[in-house]
Amino acid sequence: MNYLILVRHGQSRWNLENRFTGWVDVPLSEKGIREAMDCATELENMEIDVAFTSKLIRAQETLFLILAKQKKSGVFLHESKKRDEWSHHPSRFEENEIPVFSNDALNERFYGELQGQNKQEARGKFGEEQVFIWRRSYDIQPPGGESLKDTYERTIPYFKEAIIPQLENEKNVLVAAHGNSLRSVIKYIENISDEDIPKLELATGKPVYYQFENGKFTKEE
Ligand SMILES: O=C(O)[C@@H](CO)OP(=O)(O)O
Repeated sequence: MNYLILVRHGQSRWNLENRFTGWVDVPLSEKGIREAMDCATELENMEIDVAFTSKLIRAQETLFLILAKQKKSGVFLHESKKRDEWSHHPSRFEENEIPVFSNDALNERFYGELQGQNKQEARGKFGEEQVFIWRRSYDIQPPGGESLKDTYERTIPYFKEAIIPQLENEKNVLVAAHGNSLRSVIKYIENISDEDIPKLELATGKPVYYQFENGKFTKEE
């Protein structure tokens, strides 16, 4: 039996400022660094074999803080053959190294015109209900951005193609990503309905664990 661990990045500077972030590449805040380090302490004794992350620095910083606590280095394996040839020979891993795959399929949802706007100011401008619909409905897109369904439709094919095979190979897998890409993954794993998904919130830097056995996920509290 092996594990899938999902971690939303620690608080980012724009989480702190309560701004819609989406694909804007802001780093962790000081509190976010602490949250990632606390998460690293919680995961210290977990044997992680392979990690996945997005193309955004807040998720990558969180991942590398977790690995650092285990005295491990993550080695990026690049999807493009050319870059892979130039950057690394995957057959040569040292004992303290694990492979890391970074893919924009795991990025935060694209928040379109809302990116950079303060969430409270947006509520004042567009109304509480409209902002909630943009943030948490399943299939309604914010202006110029992705709905959760759009995010799901790019995240889940990657989850099935790249992450599940690692689990089937009995690897312990860590995914350090974002609120909405991980809500998509949890919706898929737990078969959460479109009606119930608005209620699912993920805290920053708090791991969610699943056991994986015979193709089935069991959540560990
Ligand atoms: O701003 C964002 O990119 C996300 C996550 O921080 O916000 P929300 O939780 O409102 O979807």
